[in-house]
Amino acid sequence: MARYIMALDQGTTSSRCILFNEKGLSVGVDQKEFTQIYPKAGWVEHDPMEIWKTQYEVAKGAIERANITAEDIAAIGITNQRETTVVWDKRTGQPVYNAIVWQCRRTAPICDDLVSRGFKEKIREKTGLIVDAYFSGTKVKWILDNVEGAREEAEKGNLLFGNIDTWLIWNLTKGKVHVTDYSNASRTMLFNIHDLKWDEELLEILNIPKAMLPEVKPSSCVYGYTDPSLFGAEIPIAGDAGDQQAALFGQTCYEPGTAKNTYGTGCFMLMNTGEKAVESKNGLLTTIAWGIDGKVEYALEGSIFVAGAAIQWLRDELKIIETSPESEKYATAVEDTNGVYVVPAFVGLGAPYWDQYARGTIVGLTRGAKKEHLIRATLESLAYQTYDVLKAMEEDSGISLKALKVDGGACANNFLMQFQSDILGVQVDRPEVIETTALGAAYLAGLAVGYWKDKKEVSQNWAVSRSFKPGMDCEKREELLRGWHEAVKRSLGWYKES
Ligand SMILES: Nc1ncnc2c1ncn2[C@@H]1O[C@H](COP(=O)(O)OP(=O)(O)O)[C@@H](O)[C@H]1O
Ligand SMILES: O=P(O)(O)OC[C@H](O)CO
Repeated sequence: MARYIMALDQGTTSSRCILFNEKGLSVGVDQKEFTQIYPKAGWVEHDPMEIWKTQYEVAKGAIERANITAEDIAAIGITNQRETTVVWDKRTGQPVYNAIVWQCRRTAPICDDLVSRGFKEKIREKTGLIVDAYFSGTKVKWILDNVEGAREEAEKGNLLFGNIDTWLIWNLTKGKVHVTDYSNASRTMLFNIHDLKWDEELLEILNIPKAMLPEVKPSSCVYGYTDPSLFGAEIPIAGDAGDQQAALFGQTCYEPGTAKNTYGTGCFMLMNTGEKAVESKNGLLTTIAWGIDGKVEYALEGSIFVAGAAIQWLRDELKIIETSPESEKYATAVEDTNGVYVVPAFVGLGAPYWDQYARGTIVGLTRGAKKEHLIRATLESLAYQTYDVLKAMEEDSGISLKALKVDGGACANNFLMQFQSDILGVQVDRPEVIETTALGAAYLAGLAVGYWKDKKEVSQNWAVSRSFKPGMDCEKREELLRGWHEAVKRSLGWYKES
């Protein structure tokens, strides 16, 4: 009897594989960072072949580290950076262009055009999304319009589109399966989240041939089997969800009103709204959480584009820290930021501002500003951005959170978590397993093949490791937030104005 579930977690900066046992604990893990390609200011690309290669290598690496064989794996769950767009030739399996990453701003003018043609409300109603370069639809259009011969081949039916989940499943099955799940489809700006179909009208508006699109299925079902040449056995691929929805699932937020916040490259807060697609009045997205047990459930989402990526910026571009965890040591070496605010709007601002033209801004510098202040201000910016999103969510849902479940790489930072709790005035709960994205994908796969019985059984695996309680007085909090909102104002529209 197979004993483990494999989760393939294809994130924005690294490909990861984790093998889980029935308690939801990791028994083997492997991870590889891959190349970030920045061809122009505001453009971000990945090499789809490198993504596949690193993902395959870490899958083999995790099997080796856990000292098991493919026969010991009951199923594979896939979870992925969402929206990132790959178009490939189905005859050769070769991408026609690099993957255009969710953070890429190149299609902002296409979005402006959609808004000026009056499609904003229609798109919002059908897809739950705000017109923004973030989503896949305009990225597919850009590839068809700009890569020589691509539109012609797409019209002949030779090209396929997929987000990273679809691309991985295609490669894992050696070109046999072209599929996605409801949660990923809901991020394309091409999918009607109410009637659960690719939307003919939106496809026409963006001039995208329907034949390119994958079949859309629930998030927990058998999509196909790995080609035996890859791992030496056919393993069922049985779970698929966008990484933020997978984290919501891994945090066992199954009841309407429960929420989580993931601190990875970006930061994403999702609240389960059950079978109801709640429309936001405060700049949040309405998205599909997952399809499981014969129904689809929805979530409200606050998407913050740059979170952990700002810490990587301190490390890789400014070179003022050597590792991301080191940021904590510098942040706690000073009492405050000395009046410095960092707004990491490197790729514009997402929720709740939705400004494609905002850019990174540092304000409040004085002669006494030290690198420690800058590092602390960068970490604090993650918490402030989360504050803005939580307020929007509370207004939209009418629910005041008692505690916020957190996960993702940067939630390991104790300074950040304490500051987060202080700024929100809400308890922050960090679970024992912070790899909840991978865990959620594993749960979805395991449930599909009967490895776990039901959601109730997996819920028992969730346990808190540390709670952070708010300790800041209200006046101080208000003062800090006032400064933050002034700083945000100064970042808005910068790219257009300059
Ligand atoms: N201790 C830490 N303090 C602050 N940021 C951290 C810490 N550890 C990791 N990070 C940040 O978290 C991110 C990695 O988290 P992860 O969940 O793996 O992201 P992703 O899935 O988006 O690749 C990186 O951007 C990194 O800078
Ligand atoms: O790579 P992550 O984990 O920051 O997630 C990226 C999101 O899916 C983008 O929508």
